Amino acid sequence: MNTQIPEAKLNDGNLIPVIGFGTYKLIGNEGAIAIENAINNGYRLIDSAYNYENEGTVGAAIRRTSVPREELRITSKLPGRYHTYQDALHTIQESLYRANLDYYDVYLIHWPNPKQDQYVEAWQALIDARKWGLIRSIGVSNFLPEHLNRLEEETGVMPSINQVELHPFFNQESQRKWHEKHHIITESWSPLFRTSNVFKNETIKDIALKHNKTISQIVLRWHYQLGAVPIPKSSSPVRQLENISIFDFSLDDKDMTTLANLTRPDGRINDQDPAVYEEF
Ligand SMILES: NC(=O)C1=CN([C@@H]2O[C@H](COP(=O)(O)OP(=O)(O)OC[C@H]3O[C@@H](n4cnc5c(N)ncnc54)[C@H](OP(=O)(O)O)[C@@H]3O)[C@@H](O)[C@H]2O)C=CC1
Ligand SMILES: O=C(O)C(=O)[C@@H](O)[C@H](O)C(=O)CO
Repeated sequence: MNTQIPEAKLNDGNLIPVIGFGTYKLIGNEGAIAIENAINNGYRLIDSAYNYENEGTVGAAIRRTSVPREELRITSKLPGRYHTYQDALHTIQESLYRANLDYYDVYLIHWPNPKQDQYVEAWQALIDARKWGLIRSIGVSNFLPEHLNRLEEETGVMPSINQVELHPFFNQESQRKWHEKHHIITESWSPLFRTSNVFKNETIKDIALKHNKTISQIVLRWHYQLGAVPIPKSSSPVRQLENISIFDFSLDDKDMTTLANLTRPDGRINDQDPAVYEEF
């Protein structure tokens, strides 16, 4: 099995693997074991968030593996309740203390919360934290083009990454095109649709049979060929390995179109539209 993971270059020159590991709901000792297994299975990009209450768990997993810190790309995210400049700086420091890290490779603003309207202030804090060495690359999550444009207009700095909901039932075609034009890497959250629906889909099953791959491998390869960086979560070492074993086959144009055509306007998992949804 070939699990060598290629890398993508961010607009700040830093590199990240083209597939990462999601950690939502992975907490405590069980979570640390799952994350340690993921690292030992070859994952190097690890996603977490202040709001997942698992930055400490991620830190424990890092300390348990023998993989050197500099080979890892650790991400966390700033919650909506800490968008003022001073709160954001304190939260970044708290995230570091919780994980027992000197720096995050990637730090994202978790949601724009447009009604609250403090995300530009939060962005300025991320820019300064990067200057001071607390963060290597800065980005956002769930930002729409209007929010991204405002960041650039008001600070002169465009994010390196935007992590958005992306799976075959919500393929984010226009948002991805916009990112490409502005040199932003798209990361896909809930790349496997989180629930079991994706694993029951007959169209994806047919493509999996054709390539002699699993449904999960077909969906994750689809993300890779779109140019997006998926961050699948799995508590199982077997499924973790299955999910990164996607670099020894290709989907053809027809497969890509068939998968993209599964998208529907109401395809979001929890109807979290960043234009109106606010998370604190
Ligand atoms: N920025 C944001 O707003 C958001 C970010 N995220 C991030 O994205 C990550 C991934 O999304 P998430 O919502 O966890 O959902 P995923 O789409 O990664 O799906 C995870 C589910 O799929 C199962 N699964 C994983 N691999 C396989 C497989 N090969 N075969 C069968 N089942 C499988 C897992 O079960 P099991 O564990 O038993 O294998 C789990 O139930 C999160 O963990 C988080 O880090 C998520 C939501 C929002
Ligand atoms: O998991 C995350 O990163 C979130 O932002 C949550 O909103 C998640 O999408 C969720 O559905 C919580 O119920």
